[in-house]
Amino acid sequence: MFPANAKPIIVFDLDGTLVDTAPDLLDSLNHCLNISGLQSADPVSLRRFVGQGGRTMIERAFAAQQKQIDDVMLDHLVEEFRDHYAAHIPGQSVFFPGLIDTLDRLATNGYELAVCTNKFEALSLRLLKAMGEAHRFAAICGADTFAYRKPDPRHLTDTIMQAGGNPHRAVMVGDSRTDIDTAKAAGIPVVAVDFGYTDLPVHHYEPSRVISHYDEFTLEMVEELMEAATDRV
Ligand SMILES: O=C(O)COP(=O)(O)O
Ligand SMILES: [Mg+2]
Repeated sequence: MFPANAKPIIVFDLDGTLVDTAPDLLDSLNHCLNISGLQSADPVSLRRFVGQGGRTMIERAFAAQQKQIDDVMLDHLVEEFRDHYAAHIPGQSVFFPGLIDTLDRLATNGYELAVCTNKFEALSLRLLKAMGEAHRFAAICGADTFAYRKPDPRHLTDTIMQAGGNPHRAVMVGDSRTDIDTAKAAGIPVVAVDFGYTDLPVHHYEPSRVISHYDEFTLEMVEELMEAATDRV
């Protein structure tokens, strides 16, 4: 079912893992809140809203102000969010420190790279293209790429398949409970970054490893995680 001779693959989450998108997410969220007559959200509360895509982010922001939102209004605000976000790409977004060197190191050593994000696919592609790095990834799969999204493990396993990889030779990298739950449900080791967007510190969700900088994402660590996973199969 999976290519036996596939390259090992590292699958990255996007918001809060590859790219520090928080200021731009907050701007677009606040655009939606302000046109709805609500107060702006702040950077701290944003961390609790992000992780399950734009739609959930808007719902959570409304709930935080004890405001109801019906499906028609929500559909409309999701469109507003997408348009506003797309129009400002790449905004203030930057890659996290050390990431590009790490991606270079992984690619040079024969690893395939992919993105599995709950951001909309078109926005993810557009952002990574605007930042000049989309070509590095064999697959970029968003919240609307398949009929399911993280924490459904099929979002991750289908991303790996689309990239020509094998879930038995894969590691996930993420910043939130959603990523950790997804990888665990798929039986794939998960490295959590502690500089992303999460309600509780990531160690709370028991990832395989926690790193605080991409310099800690060593080939030795990846090989160890893959070997431990293979032993379990
Ligand atoms: O935009 C979100 O809510 C989450 O996006 P992520 O899956 O890339 O972290
Ligand atoms: Mg994230």
